[in-house]
Amino acid sequence: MTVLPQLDQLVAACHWIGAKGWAPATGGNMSVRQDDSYCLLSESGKDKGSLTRDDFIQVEIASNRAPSGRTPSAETGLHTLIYRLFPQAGAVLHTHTVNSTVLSRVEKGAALVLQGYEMQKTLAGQQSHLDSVSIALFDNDQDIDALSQRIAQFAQQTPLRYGFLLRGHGLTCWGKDVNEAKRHLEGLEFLFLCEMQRRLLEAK
Ligand SMILES: CSCCC(=O)C(=O)COP(=O)(O)O
Ligand SMILES: [Zn+2]
Repeated sequence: MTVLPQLDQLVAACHWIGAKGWAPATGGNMSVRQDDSYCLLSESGKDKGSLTRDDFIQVEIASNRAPSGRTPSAETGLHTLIYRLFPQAGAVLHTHTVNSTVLSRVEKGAALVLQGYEMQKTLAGQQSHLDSVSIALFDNDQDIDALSQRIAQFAQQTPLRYGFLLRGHGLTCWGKDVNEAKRHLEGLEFLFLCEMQRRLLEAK
C-alpha cells in the first residue's frame, strides 16, 4: 500500500470518534479516497475506536470489490456511492450516536432541517444562522445495494450535502479530506444535540 498521510489522519479520527463514544461496540465505518478508482475502508466487525492502518482495506469504487479478498464494511456500498457521486469527496465517516439515532426516528419527514444555529457555519459554504440546512433522511435498510440505489435516485433530484441520516441507525457524512469530514461530523452532532434539546423543551 502506498504511504498515504490521509490514512494516518483517518486512523486518528477513528480514535477520536471512539473516545467520544460515537461508534459503540462495532458500530460505524470510515474510509478515505486513495485515488479516482480506489478507497481504503475499515474492515467489517472491528471496534472502530482502536483501528490501525492495517485495518483499512482497499476497495474498488466502481465495483465494491476488495482485491485482497478481505471483508470491508457491510456498508461499503454507501461509501463508494459517495465517492462516485462526489468526485471531490476525500473521506467518509459513519457513526452511531444516540442523538442521530433518536432524532432520525423522531423526525418523520424526508429531511432534518436545521435553522437558527450559529454552528451551521461549521458546514462548508454555510455563512449564516438564518439559512436552512437540510440533512436528508432515509429509512434504514439491511439491503445496502437497495439503500444505495434509493439514495442515488434521491441525489438525482435533490442536492445531497455534508451527509445523510439513516433512520434509527446513524449519520454518514463526508468532506474534501479527513479534516473537513471530521469538522462536518462534529458540527452536525452538535446541531443534532441542540435540536434534540430544543424539541424536548419546546414540547413541554
Ligand atoms: C453492530 S453495528 C451494525 C452494522 C453497522 O451499522 C455498522 O456501522 C458497522 O458495520 P461494519 O461492517 O462496518 O463493521
Ligand atoms: Zn452503521
